[in-house]
Amino acid sequence: MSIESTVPGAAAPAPDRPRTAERPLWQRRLLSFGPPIAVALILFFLIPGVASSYWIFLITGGVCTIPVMQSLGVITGRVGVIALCQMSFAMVGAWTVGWCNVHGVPGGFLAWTVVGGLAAIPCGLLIGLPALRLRGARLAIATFAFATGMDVVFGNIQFPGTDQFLLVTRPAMFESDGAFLQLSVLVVAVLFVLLALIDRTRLGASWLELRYSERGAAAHGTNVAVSKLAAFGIAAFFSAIGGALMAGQSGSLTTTSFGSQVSLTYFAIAVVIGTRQWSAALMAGLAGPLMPSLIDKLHISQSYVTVLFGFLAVFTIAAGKGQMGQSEIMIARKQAKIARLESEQARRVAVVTTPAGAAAGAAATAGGAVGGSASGTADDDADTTGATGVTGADGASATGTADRTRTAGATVQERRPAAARPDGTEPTLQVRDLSVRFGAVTAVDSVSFTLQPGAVTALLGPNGAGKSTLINAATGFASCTGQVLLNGRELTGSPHRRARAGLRRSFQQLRVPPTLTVGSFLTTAAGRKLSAAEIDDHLAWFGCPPAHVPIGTMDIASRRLLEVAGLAAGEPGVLLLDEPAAGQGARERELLGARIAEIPARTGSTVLLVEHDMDLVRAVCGSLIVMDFGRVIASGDPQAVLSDPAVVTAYVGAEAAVE
Ligand SMILES: Nc1ncnc2c1ncn2[C@@H]1O[C@H](COP(=O)(O)OP(=O)(O)OP(=O)(O)O)[C@@H](O)[C@H]1O
Repeated sequence: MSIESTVPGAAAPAPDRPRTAERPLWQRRLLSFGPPIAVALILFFLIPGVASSYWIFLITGGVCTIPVMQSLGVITGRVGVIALCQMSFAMVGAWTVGWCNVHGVPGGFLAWTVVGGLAAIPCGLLIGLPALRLRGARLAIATFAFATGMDVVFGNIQFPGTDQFLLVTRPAMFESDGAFLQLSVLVVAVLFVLLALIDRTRLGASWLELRYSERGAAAHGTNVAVSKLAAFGIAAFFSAIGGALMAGQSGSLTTTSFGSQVSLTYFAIAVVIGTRQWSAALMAGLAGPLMPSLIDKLHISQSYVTVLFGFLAVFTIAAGKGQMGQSEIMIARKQAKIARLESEQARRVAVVTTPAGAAAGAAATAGGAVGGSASGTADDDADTTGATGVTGADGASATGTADRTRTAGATVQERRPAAARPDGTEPTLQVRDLSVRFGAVTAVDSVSFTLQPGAVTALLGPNGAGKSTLINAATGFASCTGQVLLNGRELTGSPHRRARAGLRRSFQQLRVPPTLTVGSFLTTAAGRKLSAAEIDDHLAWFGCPPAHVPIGTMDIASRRLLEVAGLAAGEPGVLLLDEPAAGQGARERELLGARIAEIPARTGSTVLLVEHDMDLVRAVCGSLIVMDFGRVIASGDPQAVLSDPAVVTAYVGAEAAVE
């Protein structure tokens, strides 16, 4: 008896990938650079020439606030972290400029502004440290506590020069209010360019990935701690530049302009208007000082602005829109929903015909009941840190029957034709005596195997067999005992280190941030510099849309392809793919299977594929490893393994357990 599946349309032609209408490059450039340049020109030439001194003063205040909004655009808009202390950094910048002014530090106002920005970076890193451990409301409280602490500290330090009635000296060419507005516009324009350049780097892309999935980013080799700290440092720099400009505008300041309540109001404005896009940062910046003045003109108390934006921010967050629309909680909810839909669809796809095959299908369905979760409780967002201390609700089912036949130390023999890597080596992964425990549950029980170098091997097993947990443990996402060796060298430490060493993985749940473009995701996931030609080549190979297309416009099936394309583009030594075709239709599965089969030959990577679809497995994999109840029960040639009584029993047993 062997396990067979009847996925319809296996021989159907590959589907056409959806592509968005393409504009010529010059049109795209004009559309993205034209409007900000036009606004900058209006602010630079028109306003100083035609506006009254009152309006020039108000608009300059708005322009000086833009860097604070850009700072929120970095920390909240990009990384997705709530930060309620951005005006404290602005205060550091303003006070530094005041101090430099009083002490006659050489270089003048612009040099002092840069010094102010740099001085705020350590403060940003300081508040960033707790952010590595805290999330959501706790982090918000920590940042607000920092802001109120800074209120107290700076409340006791008068603005430098106040005693001597010494105002901050503006540069000679920009002494008048109109000219200072022009200087502020220039500085802010430079900051916009700087931010656009950062956005194009791996760091910028990693921020968007962090916001969507920290685990996904780590699996691509991003050092989550460094990336987050960099965001806090750079955000503090931007805010402080804003504060420095405010010092130049007013000449002398008080702490009330930078208090924690102002931080709170600006955060609310940022949530409502947004700050990640240049236009939103501009509008939010101008709204900060302009709205209170306009409301004042209507003889309404200015404090109502805070109340108004506070209410709007709450509604915006509740509606899942605006700056926090993709906050951690929202994303977690969306991911859970996608996972549910995908696992339901996967079960529908895994229809089987033969008695044993039917058992396999039933087992796949039953896994949810037996294992407690259809898509695996060791799922990607489950907190697997300190995994050994966690007790699964379903522990009894896993441990009670874990005495099945065990094939430890199995070495998969079958080879598929594959290309050697450029250096002539064929990378391999050795797992030795690996165990993972969740309290009383032994999810992975002394598993040992060696992957066939330069080939695609399937990792099979009913739901709850321990496949995802094994991958989590090997890639550093779950605590384990035993050894994992890549090319003979033991891998230890955090996920990003293992990823950089050449062990890459995908997750059952899709981890492709919709806010990135196709090209920036490919580069981020690859974890190495790719030339434009390489990017195009990889995208064409997987039938993905062109590099400039935003991922948010693509369907889920295309995103799945892109995810694997990105990992393959990294040419890792070993690639672990955890159900990459989950939730896809037959034609998409066939296309993905064909591409996965080509990976070893094109990139020299060794691939381990977790998959329930037997047609896909047969088409793609030269050898199999089958797990059940945390143990390897069979491995080797597909035909022999699928006919193995232990394998058949594993699936039939699962069916019996359901009945
Ligand atoms: N964080 C956790 N806490 C407690 N038990 C867990 C945890 N993660 C996984 N388990 C348990 O470990 C066992 C193995 O789960 P795992 O998700 O690795 O199986 P799987 O073979 O990947 O299943 P699927 O095919 O559904 O993805 C199951 O019994 C599961 O309930």
